Amino acid sequence: MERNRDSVAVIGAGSWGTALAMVLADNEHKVKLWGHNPEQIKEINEYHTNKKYLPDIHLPEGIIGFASLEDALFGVNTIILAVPTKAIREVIGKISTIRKEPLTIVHVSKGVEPDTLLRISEMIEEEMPAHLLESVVVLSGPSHAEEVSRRYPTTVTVSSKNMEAADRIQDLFINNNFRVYTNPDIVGVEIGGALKNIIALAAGITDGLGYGDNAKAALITRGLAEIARLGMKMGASPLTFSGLTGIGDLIVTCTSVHSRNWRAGNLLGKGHNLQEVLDNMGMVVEGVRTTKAAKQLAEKYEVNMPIADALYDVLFNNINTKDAVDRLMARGKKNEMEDLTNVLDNNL
Ligand SMILES: NC(=O)C1=CN([C@@H]2O[C@H](COP(=O)(O)OP(=O)(O)OC[C@H]3O[C@@H](n4cnc5c(N)ncnc54)[C@H](O)[C@@H]3O)[C@@H](O)[C@H]2O)C=CC1
Ligand SMILES: O=C(CO)COP(=O)(O)O
Repeated sequence: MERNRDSVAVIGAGSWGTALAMVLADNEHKVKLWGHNPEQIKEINEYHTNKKYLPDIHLPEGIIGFASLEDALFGVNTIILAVPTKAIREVIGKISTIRKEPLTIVHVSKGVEPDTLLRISEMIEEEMPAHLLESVVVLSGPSHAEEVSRRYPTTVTVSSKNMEAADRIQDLFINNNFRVYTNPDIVGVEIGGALKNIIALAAGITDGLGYGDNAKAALITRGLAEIARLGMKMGASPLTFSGLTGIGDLIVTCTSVHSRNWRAGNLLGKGHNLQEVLDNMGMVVEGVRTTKAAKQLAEKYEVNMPIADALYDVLFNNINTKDAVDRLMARGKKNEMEDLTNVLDNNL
């Protein structure tokens, strides 16, 4: 494919930022990878590795590490923001003080902010002065960094309020290992990506309890039903939940040992406590924070979200994991589609 060679800064040198920097370098873009740990940046530049986050992976030499945010931002018009959701306001705040020209920000984080209940693109719009923000694009979908960095076939979706910007980001990333679709439904794309982490925590728990595949299939499908109910009330298209950022990401996160959310849930199901689990993970487990937001969203939009509710009690009210599953199974009788069709009918 003929393509322009762009200069792009990836902000955040954890697993996902590094894997995406590799895709961009494979596409022959000039890639600046910024991280806040100078030792790690030295490792990237001297040895072309990032062993803590992607062991056994050799990074393309076209990726240049930067410990200075100012230097990383110099001469680029597009950044890929790949930090945990809890760091987004701080990092955007720093970028705003450095930057003088407008930027396109592609965010790849999966979460909803507790209390404000903002999606990530909304947080960026709130935090970044409007004259410095050209467009915000989200890139999401079933994509573990461990597999992308091995160049295994992967599909993702990009979305934006400005679909011309999304088209440009599709061109920036797409290659024969990394296939990029577009979808104009930014609410659905962001909500699907954020809330699948909760269901992955729950799937890890049932696996940790030794409950088998029936329970996991139940969580994936009933989890999707509750995500879709909420998403539609927030303005998303129901179709998005049948796509890569809906069922696609649910499948990959609930069934893969690469998922940090699944792994954290698995340890909880085996009887470890939350703090112990998070201390041992060494990487971000977004679903914990998003569970708080989901509980608040369910109340705000008056949506029934029993799985998110049970998970909230496990994480924050010390309810035993087995009791939480028993509670879900003992709920009153229902028509499988009733809540979903009620939301659909009310949205028409
Ligand atoms: N790892 C994956 O396969 C995927 C991750 N994501 C999303 O990408 C986002 C980032 O996740 P990962 O890269 O996997 O996390 P990670 O835990 O592997 O790396 C996070 C990086 O952010 C840095 N960081 C933390 N706080 C910071 C701060 N205040 N300022 C600057 N840097 C800071 C850490 O030092 C680390 O380098 C998350 O929202 C996650 O849901 C999305 C798709 C795939
Ligand atoms: O979002 C992901 C895959 O699409 C990564 O999931 P985890 O954050 O659970 O590892």
